[in-house]
Amino acid sequence: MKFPGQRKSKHYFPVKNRDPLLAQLIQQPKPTGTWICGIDQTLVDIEAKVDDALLARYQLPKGNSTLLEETQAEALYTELKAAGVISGQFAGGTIGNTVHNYSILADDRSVLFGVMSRQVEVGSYAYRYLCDTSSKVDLNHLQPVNGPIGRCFTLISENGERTFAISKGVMDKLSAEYINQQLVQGSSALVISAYLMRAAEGDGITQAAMTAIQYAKEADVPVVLTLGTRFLIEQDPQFWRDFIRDHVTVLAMNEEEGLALTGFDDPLLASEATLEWCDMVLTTAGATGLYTAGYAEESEKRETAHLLLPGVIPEFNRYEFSRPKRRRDCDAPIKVYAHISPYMGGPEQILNTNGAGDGALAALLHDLAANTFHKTNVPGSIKHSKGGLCYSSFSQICKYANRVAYEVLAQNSPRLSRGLPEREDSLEEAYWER
Ligand SMILES: Nc1ncnc2c1ncn2[C@@H]1O[C@H](COP(=O)(O)OP(=O)(O)OP(=O)(O)O)[C@@H](O)[C@H]1O
Ligand SMILES: Nc1nc2c(ncn2[C@@H]2O[C@H](CO)[C@@H](O)[C@H]2O)c(=O)[nH]1
Repeated sequence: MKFPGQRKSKHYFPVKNRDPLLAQLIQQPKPTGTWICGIDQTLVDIEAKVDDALLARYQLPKGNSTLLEETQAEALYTELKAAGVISGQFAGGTIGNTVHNYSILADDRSVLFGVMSRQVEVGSYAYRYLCDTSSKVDLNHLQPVNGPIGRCFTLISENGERTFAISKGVMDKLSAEYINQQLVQGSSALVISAYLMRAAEGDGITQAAMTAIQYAKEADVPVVLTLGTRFLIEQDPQFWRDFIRDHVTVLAMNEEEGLALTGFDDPLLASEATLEWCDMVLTTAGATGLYTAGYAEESEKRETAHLLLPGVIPEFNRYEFSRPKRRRDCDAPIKVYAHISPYMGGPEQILNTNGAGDGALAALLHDLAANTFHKTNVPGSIKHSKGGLCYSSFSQICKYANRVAYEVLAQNSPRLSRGLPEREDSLEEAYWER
């Protein structure tokens, strides 16, 4: 504990720094702000340990995210409450988690579009949501609605696998007028999830997402899509392939979603297949770690200093030190892949993996935004003379995403409560010194 009186007097008088009079002589350019935008269904996660019999009774396929009727949702809540198995209630939603984690990592602004109950009572789910969201997430553009936000029963099985059951409340009532065109068009990325496309007839969130995508495309802002759950993709893989080809710059998925989308269960082959439709992909593969894949310019490719890895594409990581670029910006595009095994082998104990993928995506978004920040503030840098989607190489993005996923797993909640340490012995010093 530090006491105010114990500070040395010199701490109160560093008045020569940024002297208001001297500042007029030395005009420093003010760094321009950077932000990302996300759209989500406003949801609170209600986490509970359950057995398979409960999942069967409520007809909840393991691993899926199923929409519940209101009566079923109430029955489930009452049952979980009576059994005393609710272990926590946190703000959730796959994009809500991602933009929150981005803001924590970047210590910078993100903008969330979604709905919020017009009247928020202390202790309500809406209140919980607002309390658990980083103050760097700009919530000023949420649409006020009459009714409760959504609840996401996050049911954890014995083996740690999570199954979601959604009581949607008014979470899908977002209307397109609440998407701020200027904010989307000035952002470093627009991040959306596949869940936004499954709203019922008459609910506006799908149209709101399509409007935001349109704004982003007009301004050449990268559109980042995360697939959510394999069940959604399995229903109509061709719809999703077309959707990605028409709208998406960067795709995030896990290996099961990759299989549903491409037909390949090998994450490397699934990643390669998606590059026919988008510019970059982040494929997480649970205990096997994660992959990044995308394009680089043939003449700018950089060979790895790491061991060349075996796989269905032999020595696939050869050029992982290259920086990702959009395919259309390459004269001679080559496909580049990188992989990393779980940071430190993963935490000693994983209670559940909820949100690890969202964490990894937040790290990738941070790198995307760092690129726009650097390009805007240091336009003369040779880094930007030939364009580029991200600030770092495929390999560095893998490391960063992996480290963030570890942090989410270690703290047992989908939202980071603090940023990463500035330095850590287990990472190369060079990375932090750059
Ligand atoms: N069992 C594990 N051991 C070690 N690391 C793991 C384990 N499970 C996940 N991870 C780490 O977390 C990352 C993301 O995990 P996973 O592939 O399960 O994401 P996901 O299915 O998209 O998760 P979610 O949808 O809940 O956000 C992995 O790439 C890996 O780095
Ligand atoms: N937006 C949205 N998020 C979901 C849905 N189902 C599960 N999730 C979220 O997915 C997160 C983990 O990736 C959890 O925190 C859940 O809140 C859904 O239907 N829509």
